[in-house]
Amino acid sequence: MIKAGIIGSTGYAGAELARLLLGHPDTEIIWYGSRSYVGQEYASVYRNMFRIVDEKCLDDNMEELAGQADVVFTATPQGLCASLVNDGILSGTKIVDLSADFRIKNVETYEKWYGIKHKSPEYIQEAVYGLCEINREDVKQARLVANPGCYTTCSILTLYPLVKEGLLDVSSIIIDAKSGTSGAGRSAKTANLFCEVNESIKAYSVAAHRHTPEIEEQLGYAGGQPVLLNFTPHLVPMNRGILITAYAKLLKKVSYDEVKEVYDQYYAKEFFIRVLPKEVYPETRWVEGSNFVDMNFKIDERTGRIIAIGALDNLVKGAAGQAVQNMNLMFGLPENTGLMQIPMFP
Ligand SMILES: NC(=O)C1=CN([C@@H]2O[C@H](COP(=O)(O)OP(=O)(O)OC[C@H]3O[C@@H](n4cnc5c(N)ncnc54)[C@H](OP(=O)(O)O)[C@@H]3O)[C@@H](O)[C@H]2O)C=CC1
Ligand SMILES: CC(=O)N[C@@H](CCC(=O)OP(=O)(O)O)C(=O)O
Repeated sequence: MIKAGIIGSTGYAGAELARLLLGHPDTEIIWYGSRSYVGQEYASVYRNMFRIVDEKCLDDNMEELAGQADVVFTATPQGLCASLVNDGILSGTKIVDLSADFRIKNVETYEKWYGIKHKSPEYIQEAVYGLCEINREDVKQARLVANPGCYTTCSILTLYPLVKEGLLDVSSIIIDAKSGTSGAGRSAKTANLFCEVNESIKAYSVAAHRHTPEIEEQLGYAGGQPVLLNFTPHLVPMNRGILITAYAKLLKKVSYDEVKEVYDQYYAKEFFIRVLPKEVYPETRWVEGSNFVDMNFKIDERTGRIIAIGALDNLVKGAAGQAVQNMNLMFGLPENTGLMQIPMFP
């Protein structure tokens, strides 16, 4: 059995990790980490765990945890994992960090967009960007994985084949994204109260969202040239789900069949990526609770643009599911172990 510890188990991403790991045949959770609920029963924080989890929350003592766990998930705010990691810890355990601390390779870019000083830049190069479908072989060897987040996973995977095959003018990409409110985490914020969110949709962090440089960096690697794009997130009144609609100029005239072949070349064998039938477009409800990413595209002959659309569950493929997928790769397990949840509906 893989012994797993979760630092930040009382947040939304941590709670989803607990749910997935409890159903995983090869894992045992040995540490429900918390900052505010130390000593309290985990099931008193999340009542869905009543008679499923008997353990109490423990503190975020990474040193002690690293001596006991085979893998530690850090589902904590930006900056925390970077402040905890060191050689001793990494020689004792593997880390999957759900925050952004090790996702961006350029430390100045991280510090500028996140507004915090990076506490352990020496591990940035070593960290593997855990987008499993793209970096699978590197993840298998990693001891520190930077688990990509919800908007970025959806945006990068949806556009990756098009950028990789040089089909797009990469200076023309616009990504319009929507997220359910669980994407903002569990801690109390006025902007996330029911009356502030319900019956309304709003754009936020316009031309300033911290996921912009991450998407640009990863698509830049795919295309072999710098990518500069617009990314506009919107908050929508639903619990879970990310939907991205991306627009870009095509560099040459291509048909539906040609583009579909490109997507198939990359994703036909990917268990978690579902390229939908022609003219069927992703909906968040068809991926909810699962680790699937649904996507599709349409060529707009009139404007010479392609419109690519992707959807995933922000807490599963956008966070905890992808973290478990990474863990499976790091421990030599089949990638979909414990991740066979069928999307729930309604
Ligand atoms: N929500 C989402 O859809 C996604 C989240 N992520 C990432 O996952 C991470 C967690 O996000 P999310 O679950 O939404 O956030 P939440 O606000 O819901 O949870 C944060 C968690 O971190 C713990 N925590 C907060 N501050 C500290 C601290 N100083 N020391 C130790 N633990 C602390 C909290 O503990 P306590 O409750 O005990 O105070 C809580 O368990 C973030 O980095 C986020 O970017 C990534 C992809 C998607
Ligand atoms: C709706 C909402 O507020 N979403 C969060 C992003 C989700 C998240 O936690 O970010 P990471 O993917 O970087 O981990 C935001 O926009 O900041």
